[in-house]
Amino acid sequence: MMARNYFSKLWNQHLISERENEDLLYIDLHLLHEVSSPQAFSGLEDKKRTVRRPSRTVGTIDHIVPTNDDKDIDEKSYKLIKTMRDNSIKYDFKLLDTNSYEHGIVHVIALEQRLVKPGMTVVCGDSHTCTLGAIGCISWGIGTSQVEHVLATQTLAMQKPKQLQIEISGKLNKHVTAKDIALEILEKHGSRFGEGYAIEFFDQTDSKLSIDERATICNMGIEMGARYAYFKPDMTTIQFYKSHNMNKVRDVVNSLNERLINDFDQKISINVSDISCKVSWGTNPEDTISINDTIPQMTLSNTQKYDYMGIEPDTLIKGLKIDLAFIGSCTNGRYSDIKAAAEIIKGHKVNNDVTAIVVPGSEKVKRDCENEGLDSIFIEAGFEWRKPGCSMCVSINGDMGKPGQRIVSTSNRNFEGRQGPRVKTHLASPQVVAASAVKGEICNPADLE
Ligand SMILES: CC(C)[C@H](C(=O)O)[C@@H](O)C(=O)O
Ligand code: SF4
Repeated sequence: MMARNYFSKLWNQHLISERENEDLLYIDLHLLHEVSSPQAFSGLEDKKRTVRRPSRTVGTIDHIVPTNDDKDIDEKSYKLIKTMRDNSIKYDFKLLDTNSYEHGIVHVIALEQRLVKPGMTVVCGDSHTCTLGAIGCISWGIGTSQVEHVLATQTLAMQKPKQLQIEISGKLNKHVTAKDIALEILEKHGSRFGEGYAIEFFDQTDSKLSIDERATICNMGIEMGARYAYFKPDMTTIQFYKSHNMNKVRDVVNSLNERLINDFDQKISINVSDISCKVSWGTNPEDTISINDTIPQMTLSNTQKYDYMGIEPDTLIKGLKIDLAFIGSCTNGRYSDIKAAAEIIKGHKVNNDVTAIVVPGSEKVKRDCENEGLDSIFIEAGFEWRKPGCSMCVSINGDMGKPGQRIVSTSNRNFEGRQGPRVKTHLASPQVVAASAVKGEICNPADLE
């Protein structure tokens, strides 16, 4: 039978039974982190159940981990870490612990360790699980009670989402990145247009986006309102599995792409040749403008944002003084992101008034960067070179700004208080963050040349 589109085909392949409003799906891979899993395990214990498929369950510890050596872990954080360790022993699933070479932010390591493959269903108690759709699996974030359900049954009942395709075409200008594509989509269409949809990104760009770039875009699918985001797998995807059972992946990809009719409820297209570097100005990722533009007019309902962010309408965003620069997170903490930032930083110094930190997305990213000497470039410029983790993306581990400080950040959320109480966040690409760290103010990388 011809499937409506890629997503529907995968959904149908994992369908166990249909209920009135929901479909019961088989879950191929369940990823766990220390913050969203403890209650689920307690629930399991209360009900005297066990983990149904330990071999399809993998845990990590990323949100709470310190990223510098000298920081004491408080008791509450230590308890979360210990609970994860104890559970991995008790229920016999693999834990990519902090001392492991495979440790890192859950969404970064799942791609890097090739834990995810095209055609899989993947869940995790984390909203940015959509990141993994970069390689053509369907992956989505779930709540704690759903984590418990998947632990116990390896299945989940879900309502099938509607289908939206975003065609991405053209050729990116110098210094313009995948992050800018995601921010551009958010600026144009807002942060709710994806609600109730799975987003298929259709890569029609001239040189094809890399898996890292696709991951950055899928990562922000949830900021667009969509629980699911993915790229249909193609040659780029197959190549990503070179030396990871590539021939098998090729066969899977070929069969998944067979007999699709590409029918969607809605279609949008974006030509990336026209876009420039972007920066967010407000407290929602959709509050985004091009770096050379002025901050938009106030409306009756958004005056609070100007107040919180300490900004004036009709003034340039470029030139706003910053206190902190953060390069990291599951949006932009991969090797290619850090390398791109290093290229901007090389030969420059971080402004005296700025604290700048790089937090690699994983241990492997950190080592790969160090093997190439990228750490020295950052350290010589005045950046702090940290250990991997979520860090200042969500500030659960205590890495945060001081009240009133302004951060330019490669992460994905600029909500009030996200990077510390009263801290002002501007989302941008690694290149923009690097250039801004040097200038001490929001800066276009082109202006450093
Ligand atoms: C702590 C976790 C549950 C949360 C999420 O679901 O996304 C975090 O990763 C985030 O980015 O806000
Ligand atoms: S890096 Fe940020 S967005 Fe990603 S999982 Fe961690 S806290 Fe969530």
